[in-house]
Amino acid sequence: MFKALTIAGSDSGGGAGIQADLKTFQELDVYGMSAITAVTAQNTLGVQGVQPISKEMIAAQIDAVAQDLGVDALKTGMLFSSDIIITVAEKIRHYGWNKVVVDPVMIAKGGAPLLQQEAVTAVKEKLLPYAFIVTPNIPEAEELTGLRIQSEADKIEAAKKLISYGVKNVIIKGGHDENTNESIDLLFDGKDSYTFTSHRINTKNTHGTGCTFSASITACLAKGLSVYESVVIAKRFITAAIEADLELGSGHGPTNHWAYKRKAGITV
Ligand SMILES: Nc1ncnc2c1ncn2[C@@H]1O[C@H](COP(=O)(O)OP(=O)(O)O)[C@@H](O)[C@H]1O
Ligand SMILES: Cc1ncc(COP(=O)(O)O)c(N)n1
Repeated sequence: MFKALTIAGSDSGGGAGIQADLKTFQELDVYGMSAITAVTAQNTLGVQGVQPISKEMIAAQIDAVAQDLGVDALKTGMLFSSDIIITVAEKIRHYGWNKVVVDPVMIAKGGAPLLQQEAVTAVKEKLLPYAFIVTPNIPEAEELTGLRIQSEADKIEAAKKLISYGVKNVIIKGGHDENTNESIDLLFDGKDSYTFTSHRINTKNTHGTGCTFSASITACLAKGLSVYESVVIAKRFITAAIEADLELGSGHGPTNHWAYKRKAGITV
């Protein structure tokens, strides 16, 4: 039995955040647990409200899981404020967890801020030193490094800068690069870089792609796969989920978390 923890925000619409993470863990046969950092009132049209959870309650959720159930790997998603980031980083240090996936969630697809601007420094200085892998999209990588990313060489430069903050591995996701008909994710392990390419799927239903991708990596790390192997599976998982996207709601719909398993011919 492999166990994964997500420390992230709740998306009432079920496509992103904690809900996407738990669905993904389940589909990859990993037992999922959660520590909720903020509750959002959210649907495919946007974010209608955000209520952060107190840092004491976040710490209590993490302790509850750590002291009884155990954690093989964890991911962080929406962390909202510097206070929450510092609380989570302190717990990661305290429990000595090292399979830590940091998805530096900043802005929802509809444009709503999920991280306060003044908290970007805390991500860099307090959280990234504990990250085994960080999974920014292009705008997040630009914000964290101050670099412009327009080419593969730029992605490598940005990844090197992120490594200098103490991260072990970086994957810069290509979902936002709409100048190509491919979606290219670049993994850098501090020495070598690898690209993972899929055709660009023409859909507006990409709500929660980043959460789902980083949750897949977390589930695979929990099972003992290498970072490279984990990204291979995560890319297959997210591509299948976007290809079989769900026409739900009238805005940016969710991806299909059961598509990967169905594609593999596994039906219940
Ligand atoms: N239209 C698309 N077609 C194929 N893959 C996509 C598409 N949009 C995003 N992806 C993939 O989904 C994952 C998440 O990427 P991205 O959308 O950049 O992250 P985020 O949700 O954090 O903005 C990456 O593996 C990326 O390549
Ligand atoms: C609670 C929560 N967490 C994260 C996201 C980002 O979603 P995406 O994966 O599409 O960037 C979101 N919209 N809501």
